[in-house]
Amino acid sequence: MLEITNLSHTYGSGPNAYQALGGIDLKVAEGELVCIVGPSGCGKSTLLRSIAGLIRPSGGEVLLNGTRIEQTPDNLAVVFQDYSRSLFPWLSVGDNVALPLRRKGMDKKQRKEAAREALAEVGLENAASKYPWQLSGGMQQRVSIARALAYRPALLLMDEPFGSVDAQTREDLEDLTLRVRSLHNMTILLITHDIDESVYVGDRVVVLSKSPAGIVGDLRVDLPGPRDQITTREHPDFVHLRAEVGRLVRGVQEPAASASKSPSPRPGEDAPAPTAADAPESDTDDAPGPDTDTSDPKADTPEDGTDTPKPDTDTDTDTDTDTAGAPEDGAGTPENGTDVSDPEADASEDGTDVSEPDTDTSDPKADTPEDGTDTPKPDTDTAGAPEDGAGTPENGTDVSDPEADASEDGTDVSEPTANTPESSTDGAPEPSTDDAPKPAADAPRNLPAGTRTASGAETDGMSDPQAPIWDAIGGVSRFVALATMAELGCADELRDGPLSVDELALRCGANPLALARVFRQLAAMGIVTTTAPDVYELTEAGATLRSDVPDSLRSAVRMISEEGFWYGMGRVPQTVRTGTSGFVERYGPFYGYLKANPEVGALFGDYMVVRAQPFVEAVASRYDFSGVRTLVDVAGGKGHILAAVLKSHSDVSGVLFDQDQVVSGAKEFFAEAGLEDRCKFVGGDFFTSVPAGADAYLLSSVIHNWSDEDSVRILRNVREAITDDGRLLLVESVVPDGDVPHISKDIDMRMLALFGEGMERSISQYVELLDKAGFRLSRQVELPGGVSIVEALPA
Ligand SMILES: Nc1ncnc2c1ncn2[C@@H]1O[C@H](COP(=O)(O)OP(=O)(O)OP(=O)(O)O)[C@@H](O)[C@H]1O
Ligand SMILES: C[S@@+](CC[C@H](N)C(=O)[O-])C[C@H]1O[C@@H](n2cnc3c(N)ncnc32)[C@H](O)[C@@H]1O
Repeated sequence: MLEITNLSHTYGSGPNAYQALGGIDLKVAEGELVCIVGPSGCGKSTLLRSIAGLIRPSGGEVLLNGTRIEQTPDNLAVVFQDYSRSLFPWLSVGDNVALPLRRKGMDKKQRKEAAREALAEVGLENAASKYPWQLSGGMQQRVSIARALAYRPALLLMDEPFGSVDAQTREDLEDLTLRVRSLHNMTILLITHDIDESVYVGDRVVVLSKSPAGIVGDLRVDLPGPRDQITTREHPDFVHLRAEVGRLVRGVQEPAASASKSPSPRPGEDAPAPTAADAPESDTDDAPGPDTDTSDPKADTPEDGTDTPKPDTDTDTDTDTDTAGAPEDGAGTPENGTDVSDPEADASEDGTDVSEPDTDTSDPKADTPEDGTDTPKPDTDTAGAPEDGAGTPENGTDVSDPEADASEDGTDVSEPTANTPESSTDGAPEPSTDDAPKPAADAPRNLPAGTRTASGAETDGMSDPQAPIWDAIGGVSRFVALATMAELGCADELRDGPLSVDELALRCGANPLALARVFRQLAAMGIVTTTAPDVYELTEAGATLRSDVPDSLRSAVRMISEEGFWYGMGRVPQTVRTGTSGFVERYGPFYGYLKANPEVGALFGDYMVVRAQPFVEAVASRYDFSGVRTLVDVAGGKGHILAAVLKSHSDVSGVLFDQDQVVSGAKEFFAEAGLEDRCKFVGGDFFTSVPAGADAYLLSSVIHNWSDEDSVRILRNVREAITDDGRLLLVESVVPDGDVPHISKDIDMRMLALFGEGMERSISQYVELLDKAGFRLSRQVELPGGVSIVEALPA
């Protein structure tokens, strides 16, 4: 039925020519299910596109039932990996399935009935009136399969059809494919990365070599039927075949211990013993080639219009002459070749930056970093007697470091195995699959001088005095890996379970080889773990980087690695020389930079919310707000602290004051919390004035942005506005005395970088500032996270 003869294809021409297919001969009989496997980038999709008539191959021919394929034949359907781009979001599920049937001359009633039947076959009998975006990924892929089924194509092509769904759904869909295939005796050509899957569903497994792709194996799968996920996979023939396919994919001639296990082989880089076929291209050997389709799938259409309501109906006119099973008009449809290899629409659904950390959620991190016990108590004499249970004493042990979790300083991250100084890392790409930090005793011998072990103990060449230096240097590398993960949204893609680096690279728009290195580092840091060679899943720590979890740390990592921010940090030596922030010299004042770059401003707003999580509830619960009638949150950002206070003190009303553009973005936050009626929103400039007449003013992380002079200006404006019996509450990370590590010292480096004269202050420095502004310190209430409420009264 399908006959492929000497099929070759070269992309581009001249020096840029790239031969993807190298002369393929393949026959598929009627009713067969043939799986094509091969290393990533070997040409599987190119083969499929040639069969589907989506590209015109450079040489050879493809015959379908004796007819040469020149363009997409009518009796062919395609199911793509990326269901979210192959279904029309503006058509109901039933209409999506029915749409191609118009090509068959069926009337509307017949189409509807055929769609209903097909949906029932895939277990979606009740979904016809829903829209694709109302269904889970697995259900959407069922719809794609139903659409193909309804069409009854002579040949069904499936390109990584289950690559975008979780493991359980994947198994269900594999079984569904087997079921419908035997029901309709369909001929199916299925492309997959997954060796196990190819053996499980295939009657034959055809193995392609690396580009230019040629067939290096064609194995018949004779497994007792009916197949099922447990017993079939345990069957000795299955195990044998899987190993055989694994060896062929890797180009390994001898049994390799791990070959039979890998569900997702990586390209040549994994191959322990490259064969002659792998040999020629030396260092470019593993490169996936000039893969214009996969190099940056996001670049073209991140959202791909999937949300665009299009007033289309079932009745629009046929425009295309091509595919059957796929939607027809080319608007983001599979058959217009550019979509074929682009699985990226997934990335758009993760809502990347927009997660709104939940201020209601009590913060598990609050008690975590335990440095508080070492922190000397701030000047209690100036702080006044702790007056109530909410005051100082019981909180002392909570003085912890919330931002250590954000990993920007790396100091809390346990030192990974073979975390070598940069000078020696390059030469030591350990193919180890065990990413758990190993005890020092397990550390490889003969390490280069300066190499550190998991525990940070020295090997030859490193002495104890160097340890903090190497630790800080390594911290930058670890942070960069984290920043990459956060920027690319990898944690979101890993949300549903483990993925191979190749798959992840495709979804995140990354170079797989570069991403693999980043993931090796992340695994060593405990952010992900390896479940199979080059397959990773999130650890509990890694999951905090997902955009959709409460208190997601993704925005924190992205903010700290944001271009201007990062530049400023890099200019600290210069800032220290001149006393002027290198950031300000280049970008102007920080808040002007945020205003001019709203996307960074939004990121910063999110960051301020998550970094306050360790203490935000405690502001409301540990400080005694009794007697307070109106609380003005001066420069309150999104108002998350004010919201927390309003929530737990129903007799307090609030005023959120910040710059106009910030305040307007905060209203929604209060509306969501049902607090908008209890809060006023005022935009303005605190150097001019702040809303007058309230009896409590809260300034959280505000004064630390400014020089003494500017701080006094702001505080004087508060003094002007406050009632005589009012109180001023500064929420700041107060620098403790002594050489102890403290979050305030980390934050202070950032203040230095971004503001120059903005700084973290000791309690006596606050006393001085307050005095100049007409206030006197009344007490200090310590909160979790190394933060305090510094309370002052009008003097
Ligand atoms: N339009 C194109 N222009 C230039 N080169 C291309 C183009 N499409 C694919 N290639 C290259 O041809 C080779 C085969 O690509 P193809 O997408 O067919 O591989 P694949 O086996 O399907 O990959 P994967 O398993 O990663 O999906 C790759 O090296 C790719 O970079
Ligand atoms: C570090 S953030 C603190 C936000 C919030 N208080 C918190 O603790 O999360 C400082 C805030 O000061 C605001 N701000 C900066 N300059 C301002 C000005 N001139 N007038 C009013 N607000 C200003 C910023 O918009 C920002 O929201």
